[in-house]
Amino acid sequence: MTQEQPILSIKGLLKSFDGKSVLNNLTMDLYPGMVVGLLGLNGAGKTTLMHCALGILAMDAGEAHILADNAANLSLQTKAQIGFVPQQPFGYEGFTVGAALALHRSFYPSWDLELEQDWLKRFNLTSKLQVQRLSVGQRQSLALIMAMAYRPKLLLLDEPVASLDPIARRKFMADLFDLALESGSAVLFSSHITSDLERVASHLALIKEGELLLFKEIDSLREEVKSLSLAENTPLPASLRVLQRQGNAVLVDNYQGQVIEGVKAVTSLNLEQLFVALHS
Ligand SMILES: Nc1ncnc2c1ncn2[C@@H]1O[C@H](COP(=O)(O)OP(=O)(O)OP(=O)(O)O)[C@@H](O)[C@H]1O
Repeated sequence: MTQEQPILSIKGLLKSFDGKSVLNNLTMDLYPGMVVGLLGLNGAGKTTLMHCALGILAMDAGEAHILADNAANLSLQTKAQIGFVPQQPFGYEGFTVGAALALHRSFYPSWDLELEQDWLKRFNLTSKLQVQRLSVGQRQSLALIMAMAYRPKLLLLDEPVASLDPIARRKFMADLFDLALESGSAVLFSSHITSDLERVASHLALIKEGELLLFKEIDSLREEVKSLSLAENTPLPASLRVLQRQGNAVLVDNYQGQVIEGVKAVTSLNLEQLFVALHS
């Protein structure tokens, strides 16, 4: 999957607000076909990360590149390759859905009309609906169509499905993955719905206390991140990375199935359990 040129490359990102560090030396590369689920507590810095990556927010240190451009100075050409759905989609009051899409479409030569129509049907949206009368979930659906129908190379979605009903959410998440693979795009989406993330993401990025604690393929995560129950004073092999320790319960990464003396139990965790364990 990995090709030589990342679509999004973030290096050493530092960002503070009012002297309080939010992101601390964060480095991450997204390659074509990667669908990265971004997880973190409320206020962990997920939105901040996306805004810095897009050049909407200035970084205190570090840099981000999208395709060949520095995020601080994106060319129009590169901007046309980016889709972004913010947490609170906005705009197009006074328009019908059809008119809003027509205007939006006019900016993007690569707009895929068939994809647009297909997604309108999937989300039960019709052209004649007034944008200001749409429900929150319907607005979110419209914002997603607007961000995706031109098949951008980089798609950043800040809690894109929080207001969608479970049926729309499932359809959207499944399509998101297919679209990324088909179009060779990279996707970074934040969500608190760990089951969605587990189902469709190729990678997990987990931010804790300003650091990218985990950035890992979902399949490797299932195999290599385990909770170990230890006997007193059990030393762990140096190859294991300790993520969290609570008495004799240790959460580790890089577990390779080895038998370790003094380890009484090895437990697998789903993503929600892992998230809770990491923050307890
Ligand atoms: N413009 C700003 N000025 C001051 N503080 C800010 C600003 N933007 C964000 N913050 C702070 O930075 C921290 C990270 O916020 P951010 O919105 O990135 O978190 P998040 O992970 O997206 O949270 P959530 O899951 O609740 O959406 C929070 O403590 C927030 O209060």
